Amino acid sequence: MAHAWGYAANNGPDKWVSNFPIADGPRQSPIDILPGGASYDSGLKPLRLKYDPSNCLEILNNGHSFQVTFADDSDSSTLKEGPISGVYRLKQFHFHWGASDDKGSEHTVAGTKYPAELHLVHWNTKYPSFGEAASKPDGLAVVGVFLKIGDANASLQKVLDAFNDIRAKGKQTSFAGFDPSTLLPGCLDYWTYDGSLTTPPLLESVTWIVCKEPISVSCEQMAKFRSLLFSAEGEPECCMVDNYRPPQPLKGRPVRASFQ
Ligand SMILES: Cc1cc(C)[n+](CCc2c[nH]cn2)c(C)c1
Ligand SMILES: [Zn+2]
Repeated sequence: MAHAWGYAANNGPDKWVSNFPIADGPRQSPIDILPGGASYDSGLKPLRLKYDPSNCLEILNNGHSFQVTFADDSDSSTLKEGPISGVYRLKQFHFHWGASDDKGSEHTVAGTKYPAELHLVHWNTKYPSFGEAASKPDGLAVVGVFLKIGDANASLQKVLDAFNDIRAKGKQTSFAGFDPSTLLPGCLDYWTYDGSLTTPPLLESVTWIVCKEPISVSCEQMAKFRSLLFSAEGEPECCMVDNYRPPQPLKGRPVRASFQ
């Protein structure tokens, strides 16, 4: 692929395998979660999430999504317990969304697509850095949260209010004092399975933790997501929409549920 990967017909998910053969690997993400096919595991602990808003640094448009990045030089924003062992530090969160409200999530639930999906990316502190951890089978833990059309989400609005400064690819701006736990659903019941990054390099290093309960987002807020651009300043404008990979083959992997 002469040009970089993206989500268009000429460089999208169906084309990634040519530069990233792991795209056809044994533990690719996302997946379609079949609640009837998940097995309740009473050994799974509740998620233990502790986030310090003072670790929140900046918000940036990376040309594939936007992400909010956190200082990860201490254990002040961490994920513990749940299906993982040890301490994982929050590195960033970002979203995937559609061009319309009938699609946009990466994981699906019995074929149901949500208009968007939040990913909170954490790395295992048994490794020296995020970059090191990203290449290890137990290196990353991503908490996925579905967004469902409903009332406007006041916490999400704080993130959307920063969009005017990051409309184009490569733009970033400081973003301080945001508490990502305000984006979590009230109930933290989850499904978990072994998977991968959902964008190139598609590394098979992610313990996925997908929350059963969605958070709300209004139609107007979804329109704001779609006001971002894949393109950089000075390039022909290309709306940032449909930045999701479709579900991949389960290939015999177990999916466990933390709830009955
Ligand atoms: C080293 C590394 C590289 C990339 C593109 N990502 C983002 C890929 C991604 C987005 N949503 C799920 N996986 C992560 C999390 C780590
Ligand atoms: Zn993601």
